[in-house]
Amino acid sequence: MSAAGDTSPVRQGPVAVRFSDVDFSYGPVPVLSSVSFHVHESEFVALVGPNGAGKTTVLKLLLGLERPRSGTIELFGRPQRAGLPLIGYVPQHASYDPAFPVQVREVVRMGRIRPFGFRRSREDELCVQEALERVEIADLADRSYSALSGGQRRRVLVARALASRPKMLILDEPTANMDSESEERLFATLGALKGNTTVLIVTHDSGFVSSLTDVVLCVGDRSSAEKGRTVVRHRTEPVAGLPPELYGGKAVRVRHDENLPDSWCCKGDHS
Ligand SMILES: Nc1ncnc2c1ncn2[C@@H]1O[C@H](COP(=O)(O)OP(=O)(O)OP(=O)(O)O)[C@@H](O)[C@H]1O
Repeated sequence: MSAAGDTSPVRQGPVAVRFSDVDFSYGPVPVLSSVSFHVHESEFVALVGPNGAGKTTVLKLLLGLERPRSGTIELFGRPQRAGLPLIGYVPQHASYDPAFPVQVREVVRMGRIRPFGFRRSREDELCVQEALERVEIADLADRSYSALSGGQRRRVLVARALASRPKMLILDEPTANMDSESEERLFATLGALKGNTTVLIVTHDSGFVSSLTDVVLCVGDRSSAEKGRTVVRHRTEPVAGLPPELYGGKAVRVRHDENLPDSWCCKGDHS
């Protein structure tokens, strides 16, 4: 991933996501202005920034849930809509009706549903089983989804996203409210995808950012001078003032000369 004009030597594969000069506002409230970045196929990218900076908004735009006021978004070299079937999405929250009994396997099967003429095939069942095993929840397959803990449900949603065998997995704060053991298991699952599947993850977890990511994309604090612009960093050069825990002590490069505040990627700062 890099911003337009970036000179970083970090380069891999074709481009999976390209934002070009994207502006977005909710009504009169501007959230993103002139956001340009791209993510290469197979990269593992963390999207960080303070609360309210616009991280979830970037994901909503990417998933076509919101439309940019101006600018363009491409997925895998195609217009956004055409690229959407290649993406698996793990939302921050998933609403469900506890009165409606649905088994874990059924939830994961939803990842195989296609817009028109869905008929369950043998391949669908193989993909569902593969996803359950990948996330290590095969033993929960026949349990009621509503009877699971929050951390277990989050893992089911990861399996649902993987069931479509996506080229790209997008996760919005997947470890929020997880205990450390569930967190570690999820990290192991995501680590196993690294290099094969493009991953874009919104996270406030600095340990996660430093352990797995190739690239960090920072969305600026709207109250700061950066105001909604992205700052793209690659692990190529040291930057004075950047907290080492943010990038695992490895060198990074910041495009716009900002020193990022420590709070941008701290686990405890997400209220
Ligand atoms: N549906 C909406 N209508 C109006 N304003 C919204 C809406 N959704 C988000 N916002 C505002 O847009 C800004 C960006 O929100 P967004 O959820 O993208 O931030 P975020 O970086 O994901 O925050 P967090 O880390 O708290 O999840 C915030 O100021 C938020 O209040």
